[in-house]
Amino acid sequence: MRHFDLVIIGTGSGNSIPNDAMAGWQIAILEKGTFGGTCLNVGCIPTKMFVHTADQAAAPANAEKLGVDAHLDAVRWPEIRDRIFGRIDPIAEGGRNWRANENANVTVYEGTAKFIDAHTIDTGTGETITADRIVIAAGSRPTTPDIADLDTTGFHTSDTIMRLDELPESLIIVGSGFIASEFAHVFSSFGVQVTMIARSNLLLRHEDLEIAERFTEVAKTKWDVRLQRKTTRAEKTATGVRLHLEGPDGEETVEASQLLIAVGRQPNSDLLDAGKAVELHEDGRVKVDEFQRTSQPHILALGDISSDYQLKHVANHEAKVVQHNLLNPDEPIRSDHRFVPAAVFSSPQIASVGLTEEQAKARKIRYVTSSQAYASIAYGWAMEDKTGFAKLIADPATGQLLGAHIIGPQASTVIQPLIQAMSFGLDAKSMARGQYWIHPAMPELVENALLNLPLD
Ligand SMILES: Cc1cc2nc3c(=O)[nH]c(=O)nc-3n(C[C@H](O)[C@H](O)[C@H](O)COP(=O)(O)OP(=O)(O)OC[C@H]3O[C@@H](n4cnc5c(N)ncnc54)[C@H](O)[C@@H]3O)c2cc1C
Ligand SMILES: NC(=O)c1ccc[n+]([C@@H]2O[C@H](COP(=O)([O-])OP(=O)(O)OC[C@H]3O[C@@H](n4cnc5c(N)ncnc54)[C@H](O)[C@@H]3O)[C@@H](O)[C@H]2O)c1
Repeated sequence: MRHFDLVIIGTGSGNSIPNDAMAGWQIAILEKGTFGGTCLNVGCIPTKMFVHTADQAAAPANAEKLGVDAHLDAVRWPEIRDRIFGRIDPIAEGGRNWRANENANVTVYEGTAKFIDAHTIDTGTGETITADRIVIAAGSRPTTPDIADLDTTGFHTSDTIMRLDELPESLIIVGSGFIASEFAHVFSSFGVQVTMIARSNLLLRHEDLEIAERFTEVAKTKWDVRLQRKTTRAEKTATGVRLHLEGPDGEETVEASQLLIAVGRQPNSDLLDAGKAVELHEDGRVKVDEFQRTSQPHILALGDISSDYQLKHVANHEAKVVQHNLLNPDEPIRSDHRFVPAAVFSSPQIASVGLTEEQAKARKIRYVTSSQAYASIAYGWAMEDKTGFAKLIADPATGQLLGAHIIGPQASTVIQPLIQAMSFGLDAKSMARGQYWIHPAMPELVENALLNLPLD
């Protein structure tokens, strides 16, 4: 049985761990799917390439209010799809070949790995290996909801919807979170009739309430949004799929050519029999401490399989911590999860960091808030934006920001100085007054929101 100094399970953020300082280690990398993991192949990168394309396709419709009559002539789906994957697929293949053929100290096993015990792993390739140290970086996968006959419909998840042969006429999306909101924007901008099915009375209900309410309001003007619906049954039809729903007005059905299920992602710990080696949370995530150590000191974990956050920048941060702690076991560093930002690349965009107002209330924290509409800053006038705003939450005693939430154009970029201020402890007043703000640029939204905070 071959023995390794280090085994890494999963080639998403886990693949960034081996570096020159580990050149003397024998390392095994285990991957059951495509090299590069979720973000590269079926996550952040292709979705944002689709979102950018969708933003272009949606531009003519938004130009009318500016006095520009433009028209979207056509969307060449196969070309859009093939541009995106024509770029991504070779990167995945190149990454695989580099590790498999050009890293002298790395052995790649392509199979579904399973723990036999805390030091022994069945690689799923017919070979069982042992290791001194192990990194679990096996990610998560789409959850399938309990809907009768769903499996007869040929439904899609985010893993498959981006590679459709042709653009559907209509699409039902079950779910109301990140993935549902981003794909609703993508497909509706390409001319597809989108129906969104949500269980609760709001889309993106984990956002600050005012942000989720505004997003839901705008979404209803673009998509057929069905709130407070339970999907009881699914069936395949001659032209696509039909869902049976129960809602506030009783039973109803919806039909479309394609169905996308986007109701969350579950950790891959079950595929790995991770419970045979380490302790798990009830939801299946691997338990880790602030040093990314599992219940077994020689096993570390990172990313979606163990994190409170299913975000690539978090998985990457945790991978850096794991890399350091493998190389410096006597001087380990902690992961920093104080101010984890996130953005929803829909239309409008949303970005957030820190506490929502509801969380501040629930924690009985003293806070003040301010709000600033894009419509009241010069660049907002230029864009004729009527729905976007920034909301800040701050500690009235210290002026430190507790949370920042933006809905509107370029929210994911506009929020960055607020993330920086929170991370480095810059108070709101100093931030607003201690620097120039380029006029008349979009960050004036942030400047004015800061100045609006009722602080002494
Ligand atoms: C549609 C979509 C869009 C997203 N957009 C964003 C975004 O814009 N920004 C953002 O921050 N995050 C985004 N995310 C989330 C982000 O992709 C994940 O948080 C991140 O990729 C997690 O990285 P990871 O390394 O933990 O896992 P992964 O990248 O999933 O890597 C895990 C790897 O382990 C492999 N594996 C699993 N089990 C086994 C096994 N038993 N044996 C061997 N190999 C195994 C898998 O095949 C996979 O390749 C998005 C996710 C999705 C689905
Ligand atoms: N831009 C980004 O950073 C980005 C983009 C996509 C995905 N992601 C990550 O991937 C994760 C998974 O995305 P997601 O959209 O699948 O999950 P999500 O957690 O964002 O949203 C899932 C939604 O589905 C709802 N839901 C659950 N069961 C349901 C059911 N049976 N019927 C109807 N609705 C149901 C939930 O209430 C929730 O609102 C996200 O949490 C996020 O961390 C990030």
